[in-house]
Amino acid sequence: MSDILDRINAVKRDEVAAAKARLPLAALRAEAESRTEPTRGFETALRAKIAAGRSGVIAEVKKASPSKGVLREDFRPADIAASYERHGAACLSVLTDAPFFQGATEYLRQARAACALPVLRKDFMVDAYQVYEARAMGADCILLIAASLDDGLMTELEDCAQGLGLDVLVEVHDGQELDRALRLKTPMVGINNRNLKTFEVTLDTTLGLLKHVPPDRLLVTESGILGPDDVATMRDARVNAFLVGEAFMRAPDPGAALAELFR
Ligand SMILES: O=P(O)(O)OC[C@@H](O)[C@@H](O)c1c[nH]c2ccccc12
Repeated sequence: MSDILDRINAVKRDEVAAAKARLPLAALRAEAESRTEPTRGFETALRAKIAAGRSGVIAEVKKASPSKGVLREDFRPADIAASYERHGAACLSVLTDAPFFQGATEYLRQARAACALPVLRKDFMVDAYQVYEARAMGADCILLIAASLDDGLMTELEDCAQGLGLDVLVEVHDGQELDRALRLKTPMVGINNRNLKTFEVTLDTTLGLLKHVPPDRLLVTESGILGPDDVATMRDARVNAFLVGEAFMRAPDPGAALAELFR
């Protein structure tokens, strides 16, 4: 139990155990599988922006983070989502993790109901139960963090998600994790510029790994995109998909900040 990811995983396993005691897996699964409306295509939406010559921006709805504390006092997920959509976001990412990011499943529901964009459930997935939760709450995509999952679990969670019609974004931070991520079926690979163990951020993480990502994959650069220079650096390296949170959350109007950053 040394690093932060181990601690987070332990908290998440406790959360899942408590949730299962309230609503057993079989019941949740029935609820998830009874959702008849199709998911909104997450990968498709990202690729459509890129095909139109724009950046594919996954705009994040995040009240706080463990490294920075509260990012935004005036936090209304529906307003934020509507603004993101108006200003050209391809997709949303909504933090549902409460203990570390002050997120909530209700925030995801509110954000998704306020727009037509596909929504990623941003949380720390450690159990298939959470994948069924994601579908039941209306998410269109889940995040799998390679650093906190072994190969067997990562594959199980991916199969579960795809079986429910959810897209999968797999997140890596180094070459070894990337090799493991490339053995999954999902084409969406996120390279997190933030080291989740030290919170250190450098865009060199993406720049160093991108040559190892085959061209048929959809590479998403994640975290630490703060200004126009960062966007230019990524575009010069032919990275066209971005996951951005803090820079938008600190702005008075998050959508206007998106339009400005990706002009
Ligand atoms: O706020 P930033 O630096 O723009 O980063 C957004 C996103 O990449 C970050 O929130 C994130 C990336 N991977 C995660 C995993 C869990 C929680 C959060 C994250």
